[in-house]
Amino acid sequence: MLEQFGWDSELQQEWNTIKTENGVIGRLITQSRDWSKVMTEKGEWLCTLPGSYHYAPTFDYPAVGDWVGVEQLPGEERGIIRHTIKRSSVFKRNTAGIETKAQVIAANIHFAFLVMSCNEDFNIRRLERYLIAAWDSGSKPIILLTKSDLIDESKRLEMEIEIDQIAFGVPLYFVSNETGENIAAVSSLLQPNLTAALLGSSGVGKSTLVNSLLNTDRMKINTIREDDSKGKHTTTHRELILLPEGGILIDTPGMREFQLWKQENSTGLAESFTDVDQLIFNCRFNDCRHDTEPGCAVKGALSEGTLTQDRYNSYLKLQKELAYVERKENEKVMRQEKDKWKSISKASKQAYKNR
Ligand SMILES: Nc1nc2c(ncn2[C@@H]2O[C@H](COP(=O)(O)OP(=O)(O)OP(=O)(O)O)[C@@H](O)[C@H]2O)c(=O)[nH]1
Ligand SMILES: [Zn+2]
Repeated sequence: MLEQFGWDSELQQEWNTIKTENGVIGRLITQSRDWSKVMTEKGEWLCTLPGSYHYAPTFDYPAVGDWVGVEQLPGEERGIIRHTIKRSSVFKRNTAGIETKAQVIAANIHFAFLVMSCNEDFNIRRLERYLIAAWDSGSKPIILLTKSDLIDESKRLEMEIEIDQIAFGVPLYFVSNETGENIAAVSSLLQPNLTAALLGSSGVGKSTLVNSLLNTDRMKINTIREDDSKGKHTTTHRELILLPEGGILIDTPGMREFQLWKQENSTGLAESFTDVDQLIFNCRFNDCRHDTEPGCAVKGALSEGTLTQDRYNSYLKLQKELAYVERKENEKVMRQEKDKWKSISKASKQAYKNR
């Protein structure tokens, strides 16, 4: 049954190496603050993290799309999550706040559907941002421009050209839930066992698109009323949805702000800005700061107009943002190292005293 949710022999092999006697595997389909819904081989279970997790995490904090190892509570259709299986891809962002912190939006996805609406939400600079995160996630980006019924032919052409200049070779679909434009085309991308996540701002039409793809009223099928851990009734929707044709779709909550997270060995910036990257490569000096150096290809392209100042500014801004996250992460690691040594030295001093 889990094959429907994308389970395969590779995952099985991975699971075999960590599986415990009463461990059950499943895919995380809905998450709230206190619990997760996991589709296991024995059915859909409500799961929680071990109490010790919050001060001593031993595995990746599970997110929607993750494959998790669950320990069944004796005699109950509930469990404790004990493992997260290594992810094949992961789409992250930086939670906007004082502290830099990665938030996993979706795990184990093949396609990152970058959803933007054709009207007021359309913002090329934001799209650049999403593209970096998509390339870094290890999934394939696909741009969906929703509410295409709201724009005319000339506006459409204009947008197409604009996107073509920043998203080289990334497939682009104008879609409409009103006219049904390209719903079938998007649906046909979602072959059985492939997972896609809908990523974008609030209100761009993600949930309506899910309905169109399901070709039915999703709320009827997928809304589940249930008791949460405090016995209160809450209505939640499934975030990971099986489509009638066999594809798997993750609907993510609309993101108000989208700040980048820097993955290890991140190549997202270079992949999203191959134009700038190529220019930098062509500068005469390896350490060119693209300022006053002779033979600077970036400056050259800017003055010729083959690289727009907006695009270059955006590159610099995103580069700075990524560098900031990296610096904060390094500081955090250093602080943790220091704390570790502090507690070791304290413990050894104590041991010496107690001799
Ligand atoms: N004109 C037009 N309106 C649409 C289309 N698709 C969705 N809408 C409208 O856009 C609004 C937002 O749609 P939702 O599907 O709730 O948007 P969402 O992206 O899921 O929003 P969040 O749940 O906040 O992330 C609703 O009023 C929809 O009726 C479309 O193709 N054309
Ligand atoms: Zn240069």
